[in-house]
Amino acid sequence: KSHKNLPPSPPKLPLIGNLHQMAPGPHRALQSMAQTYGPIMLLHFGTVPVVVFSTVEGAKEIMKTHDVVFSNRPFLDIGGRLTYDARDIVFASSGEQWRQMKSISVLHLLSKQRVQSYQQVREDETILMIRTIQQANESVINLSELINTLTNNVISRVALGRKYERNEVKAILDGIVELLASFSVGNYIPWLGWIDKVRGLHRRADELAKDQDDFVEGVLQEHENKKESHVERKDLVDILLEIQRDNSTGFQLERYMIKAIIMDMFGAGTDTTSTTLEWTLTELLRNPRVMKKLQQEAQKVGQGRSFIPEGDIDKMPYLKAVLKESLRLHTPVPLLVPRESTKEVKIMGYDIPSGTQVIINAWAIARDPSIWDEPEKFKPERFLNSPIDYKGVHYEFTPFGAGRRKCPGITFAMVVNEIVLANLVYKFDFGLPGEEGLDMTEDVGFTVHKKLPVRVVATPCEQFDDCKG
Ligand code: HEM
Repeated sequence: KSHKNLPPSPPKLPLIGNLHQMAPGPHRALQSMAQTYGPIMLLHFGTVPVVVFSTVEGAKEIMKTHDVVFSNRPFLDIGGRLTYDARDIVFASSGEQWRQMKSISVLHLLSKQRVQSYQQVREDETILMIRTIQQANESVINLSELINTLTNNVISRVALGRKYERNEVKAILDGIVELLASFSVGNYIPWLGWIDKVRGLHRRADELAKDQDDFVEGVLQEHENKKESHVERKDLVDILLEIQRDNSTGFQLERYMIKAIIMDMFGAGTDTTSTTLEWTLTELLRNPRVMKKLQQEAQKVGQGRSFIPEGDIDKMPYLKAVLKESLRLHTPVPLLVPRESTKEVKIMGYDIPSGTQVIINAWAIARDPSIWDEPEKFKPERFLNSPIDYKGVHYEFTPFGAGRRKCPGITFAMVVNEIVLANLVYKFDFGLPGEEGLDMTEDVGFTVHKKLPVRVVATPCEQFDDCKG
């Protein structure tokens, strides 16, 4: 028994703690538990104590007031095996190495100027996708798959310099996503970690880590062997190798670190971006009024040209509001990435011991009726003439996190989302095939996807009066 004032806890079962209460998906389950136990709860995932925050005040305490204390990550066994023992950026604990690697990603790889320099890549890939849709000739298309291929291709060309024919990266990524979504007993009941071994989880993770390493090693060698004169535009691997060679940051960037950073870009950047577009299009199909208003904005800006270029996106405030509303209602990573306290602190009257895992239910906060008017409705208008954005200073809306651990890929992700969405609604009108309804079921994993892909019939816009604005 301690004399600490710990947050309220729901009853738990021996051994598994509260894990059995996580259906139908942890973000939804935790939201409804918070209605009974309050905005700060102490849960037990197996034997691991986890404090869950579900209000804007709590989010601000963790990601602003006590950001330094909570900028550590817990070690997750499977995630660690896939990221050079958690020595990447996403899963790394908050030491000097993480700080240096994060700073390289923010200043050299994902800065605004760097992201801008890849405009052509995004435009090319968007045009390619439009052509594929046109060629389908109004037959049913799987839009989810097309979008996922596009985001994968964009990151591939930006990070590695080219697309890979046999789509090796995608096979590896699919394996990683599947593995991260599978439940690891060892993460929560450490002394039962052997169960993961018996289930073959360790073997699969180690095999995948090897495939991943072989693949990135091949990419690095290809870059080291290429003739400088053939370099059209520097990709992220070129930049990282240059930083390593010149030691320009004063930090010894090891080879495995370059590999870990590159795989983070894929792991953290592909699925999250395509999920955003998937839900956005789903909401547009469910809300014809919003779709029409967005198409009218696109027609006004496009002015009959064959494509809306990136330079014109700033003339589309409604498009930006639609994407924000989609990130609010369908926060792609609803519980952000878990953090861990590095010393004991008092938050909102409760003691949070050192080494406690912390989860912020950003999804629940973004649907809190005390903050948002009609929170369950898809109303992009709420973001028009509002200063609220996703850059990590408005704690009621943090789809990319905030503070030191904030996502460094915000600009990268949003310019892809914007150019793709603008041109999809500019070029096509979308309808559901035949008798198929719109399914909203979520598939819960690290990111929350649609369980079923978005299948639509795309009619070229010229044939629709509404589309002409
Ligand atoms: C819509 C797309 C995206 C969403 C919703 C998203 C969301 C997030 C979230 C919630 C976190 C954790 C933040 C926290 O702990 O407070 C994160 C971290 C991260 N994201 Fe993103 N992300 C997206 C796109 C990207 C892209 C495109 C990249 C890179 C190309 C990227 C790279 C990273 C990295 C490296 C981290 C780890 C940061 C750290 O631990 O210090 N993300 N992201």
